[in-house]
Amino acid sequence: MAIQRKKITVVGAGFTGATTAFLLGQKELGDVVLLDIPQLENPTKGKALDMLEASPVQGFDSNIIGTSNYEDTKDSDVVIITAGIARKPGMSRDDLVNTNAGIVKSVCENVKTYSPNSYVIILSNPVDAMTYVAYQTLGFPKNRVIGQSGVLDTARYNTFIAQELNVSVEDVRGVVLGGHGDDMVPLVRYSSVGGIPIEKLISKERIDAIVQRTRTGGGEIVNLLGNGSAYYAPAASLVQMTEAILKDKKRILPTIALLQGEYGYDDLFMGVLTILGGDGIEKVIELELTAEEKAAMDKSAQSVSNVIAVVNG
Ligand SMILES: NC(=O)C1=CN([C@@H]2O[C@H](COP(=O)(O)OP(=O)(O)OC[C@H]3O[C@@H](n4cnc5c(N)ncnc54)[C@H](O)[C@@H]3O)[C@@H](O)[C@H]2O)C=CC1
Ligand SMILES: O=C([O-])CC(=O)C(=O)O
Repeated sequence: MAIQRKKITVVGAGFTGATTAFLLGQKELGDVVLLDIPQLENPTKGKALDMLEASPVQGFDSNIIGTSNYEDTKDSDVVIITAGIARKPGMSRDDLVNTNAGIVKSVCENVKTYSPNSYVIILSNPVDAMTYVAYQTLGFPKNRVIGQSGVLDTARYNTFIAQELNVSVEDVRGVVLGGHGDDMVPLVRYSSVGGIPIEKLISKERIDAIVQRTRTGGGEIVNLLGNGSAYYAPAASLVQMTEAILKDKKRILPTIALLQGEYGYDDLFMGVLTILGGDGIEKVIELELTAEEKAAMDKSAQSVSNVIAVVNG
């Protein structure tokens, strides 16, 4: 039988979804189906066609189509969910919970019907709780329901560390765990540059400032944009996760995973280090934490639980 290209569906053709679709195409990770609501079918088709018409110039052979019909997404290998509303200045991610829970639920009902064997990556905010909603609705095993927060939060942290030291971002290895909110947990003790712990290179005062800027990194962009939230770095993060799965890379990446006893949490979705490969979340890596680090994780876990409680109404 001929080898077939992989199929990737991106639900939500707004800022993050469209940017993700274009990056996926450029990387030739598979053929891309970009889906939005029926009222936006023509603009969605237009965006996809515009991307496809860049392919001869950029030299990629992925097909990219736009649609509002889930038939076109049938048997996707990976489904990325970016559908939902984004926050504006003055709002927290948690303010989106009621609207986006309904949207993510309806999207997942379709994903379950049309791509029952897919690996599903959720971006919609508040993303820890939306990953829980997706898991409940899909009924898929936990390794196939994956939330995106940590790759982005770590990318921000690594950017600020590289800027501070004036070194290549490629040599920075930060670790950020916890929920995707302002009490996320950058783990300074596990963060290094070229193998050197950052605590040996940067003063405590400057590290504290970098940690704080990382925690509010999403809000910094929201305030600058004025009418929406970040999309280039979030899209790049989704693409890295998709690549880890489709190429079975077994990357060690922070993802939102279902915790069942790890770090002492039961049935909670939150950001932790995982091995991401051909079978989705293949393993949750449990780091040894100091009492102070664990207290920070507990605080973040409590915030996530509070939002999940709203979903459970
Ligand atoms: N987890 C993370 O790290 C990040 C999460 N986000 C979140 O991702 C979501 C999307 O952000 P943007 O793309 O900037 O927003 P956007 O407003 O540009 O795009 C969202 C799209 O979803 C579509 N949509 C709404 N309901 C739908 C449905 N039932 N089926 C299909 N499509 C539907 C809308 O029509 C719109 O085109 C937001 O909730 C945002 O907060 C954004 C960046 C990072
Ligand atoms: O800040 C937001 O609302 C979008 C997001 O999650 C991020 O950029 O980290």
